[in-house]
Amino acid sequence: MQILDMNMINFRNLDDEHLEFDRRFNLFLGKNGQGKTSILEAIYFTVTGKSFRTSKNKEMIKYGRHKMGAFVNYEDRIALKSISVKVDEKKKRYSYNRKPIKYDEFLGKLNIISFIPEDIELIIGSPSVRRSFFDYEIAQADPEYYLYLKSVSKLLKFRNKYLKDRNTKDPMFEIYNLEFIKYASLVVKKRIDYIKNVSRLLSLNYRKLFDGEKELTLGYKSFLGELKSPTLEEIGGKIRKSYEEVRDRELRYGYSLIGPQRDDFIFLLDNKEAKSYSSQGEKKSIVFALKISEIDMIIKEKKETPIFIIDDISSYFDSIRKGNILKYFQKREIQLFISSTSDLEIEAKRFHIHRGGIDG
Ligand SMILES: Nc1ncnc2c1ncn2[C@@H]1O[C@H](COP(=O)(O)OP(=O)(O)OP(=O)(O)O)[C@@H](O)[C@H]1O
Repeated sequence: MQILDMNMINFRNLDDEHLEFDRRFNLFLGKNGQGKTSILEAIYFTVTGKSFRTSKNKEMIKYGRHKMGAFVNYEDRIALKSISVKVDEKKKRYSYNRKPIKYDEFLGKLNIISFIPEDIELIIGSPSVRRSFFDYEIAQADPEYYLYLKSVSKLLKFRNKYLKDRNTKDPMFEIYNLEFIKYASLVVKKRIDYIKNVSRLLSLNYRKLFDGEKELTLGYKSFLGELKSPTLEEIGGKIRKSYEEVRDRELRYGYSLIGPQRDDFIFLLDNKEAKSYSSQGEKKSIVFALKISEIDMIIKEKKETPIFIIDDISSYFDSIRKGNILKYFQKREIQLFISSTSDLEIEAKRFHIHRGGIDG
């Protein structure tokens, strides 16, 4: 997949622009605070409907304005297509080939992977950071997963309401419970399969790009404990059993104590938890290797090459790691959007950013 051009209006500090991109490398150059991250964010936002640095839409709207929007033309294996996202203070609107669509349909139309300095949170942050990341990544390759997640979160709310009201004798509670177990099992199964596949790639990519000596693995810390390769039925059985075990405690506390909303994921470098034992440089490299592995996961599932974004490569990686990363992309047919405070030794379309103005 390749983004051919983009129009944006009222996006952060950026001037309203029409930008035409290179099918391979696009480099955004500028001093700090000029708008490099904002342009990458605008691209990411148009493709995903989300920002990679805020969950508040309002923050992306230019100061003093009430609406913003961006539109891209892109090409996949099949045809030339377009998508857009518009935001006002209340609502987000999505379109595909100029027709309005819902988020469920918009998700995964175009695939993108971003790497930004804040991604280190995937290692050092709370489980919810990792859950959101993997949930999004699984869903962009497999939209069914997003529907399962939506059902789990809706049923969890119902379940919690009954527990809070101490109303678990109501027959509806059992009905919600059974539905919850069904969708929770589907989510757990998809997570197991996804993590198994991505872990294999992660280990290979880490060795290839950063350190041939060390073994990197990714594990899934399910709320159900150790899981090898269970069937859907076995997962359902385990969840039912776990609920029986916590039934009295759940009633006492008044909310759900177990479920996929409690899952976590763990990175191990040479069998030691990266969060506690790895160096800063290793943590950054682990995250980067993970993002690279996402590329192959998307190619496998969607038969399309995703777009890749790297923010602030110069201040984040030393020259050896930076060189390895650029070499990696030179060898692959991937459209790359990259920002840097200093020029890089790559053949690319260069955009110079100064106070929100883009010259390219
Ligand atoms: N909603 C907004 N409206 C207008 N300007 C904004 C908005 N949000 C942020 N800004 C400003 O946009 C400017 C550009 O920020 P951005 O993070 O894109 O810079 P950058 O070039 O990536 O800098 P750095 O290299 O320091 O990360 C900042 O000065 C910021 O204060």
